[in-house]
Amino acid sequence: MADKIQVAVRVRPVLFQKKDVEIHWSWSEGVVFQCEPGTPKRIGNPYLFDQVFGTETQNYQIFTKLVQPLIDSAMNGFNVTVLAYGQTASGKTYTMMGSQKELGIVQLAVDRIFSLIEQYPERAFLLRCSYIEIYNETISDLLSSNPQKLKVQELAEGHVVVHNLIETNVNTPDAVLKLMQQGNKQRKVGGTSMNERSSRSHTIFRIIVESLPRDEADRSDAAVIVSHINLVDLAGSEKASQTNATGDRFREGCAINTSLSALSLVIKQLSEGEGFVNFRDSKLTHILRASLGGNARTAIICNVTPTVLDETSSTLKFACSAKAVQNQPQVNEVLSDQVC
Ligand SMILES: Nc1ncnc2c1ncn2[C@@H]1O[C@H](COP(=O)(O)OP(=O)(O)OP(=O)(O)O)[C@@H](O)[C@H]1O
Repeated sequence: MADKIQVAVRVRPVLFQKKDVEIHWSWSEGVVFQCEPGTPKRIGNPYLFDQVFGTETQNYQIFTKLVQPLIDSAMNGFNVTVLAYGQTASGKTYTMMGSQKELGIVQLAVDRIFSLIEQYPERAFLLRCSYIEIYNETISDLLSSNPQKLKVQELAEGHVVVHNLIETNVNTPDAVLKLMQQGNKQRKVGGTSMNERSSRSHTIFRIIVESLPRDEADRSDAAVIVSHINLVDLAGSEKASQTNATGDRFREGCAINTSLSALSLVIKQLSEGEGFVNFRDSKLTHILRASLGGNARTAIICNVTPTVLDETSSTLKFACSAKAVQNQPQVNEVLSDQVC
């Protein structure tokens, strides 16, 4: 089954209204366009998307419209990936992790998974979580108390594993959220002049859902459906001239920009139907290989800041390429004695 990557744009509110702040972008349903600063006059061609979420939008609205249908399909055996993309301080972590005021996509997804489990009493479920961090092109385990450098390997075309990653069984929403919070404490975060809590790494919070009919639970040949839900909070692209980064912050910024360029290249190659795709150019694209043009249903939330011209323009161009990428999701079913 071919399934296009779903792409949504989320426009972050202007946080501190300064007199000299210029708004460069305007938006309405499904459309974003550049405008003459301070006026509604359009410049250039509009960018069209599946969904455009304006500055008033709350996380639960994005969840309901874009993410919930994917989570529902994960319960039927489809792999799902939700990715937050955008320049530094555009609102990716706010979208995925939420704030004190509102829940983020991760928690909303977890709540939905557990409410769906209650709706299928005839099936037995097993849930496991892992939490991957990619920092300066090194993969580590945010659930480990002694994180080591982990290796990624492609076992078969498109089937990529991270070796020695901890997968923790969970059976309540609270248990999942505690794990996530435990991992978040270890995540590399640092202050820049664009964002006082800037994520310096990419993270993939993964929930693996396995289920089988309860009355077949003891059989070795029972059909088990298995799906991977990847909730990805990327680090944001940044210009050293804007973040004033030096030393470690500067080096992190370079690694972030390099891996995001690799992601853009992969998206471009997939959208143009190129035969060879450079998945192995970065750990991020290697790990996410199945989510990009492969066996997964994928949504990308492209976060933008309306007061920024160049980076918003490049995020929108990335988003346009991503819209053209076709995935090939399929139900993942294995026999119970083959579950690993
Ligand atoms: N929709 C929103 N409503 C209110 N505040 C927001 C919203 N989106 C982002 N913010 C605020 O903007 C600031 C930057 O957001 P956030 O840290 O999520 O950006 P980011 O894209 O994850 O940045 P980085 O790539 O540097 O980690 C934070 O103070 C956050 O609370």
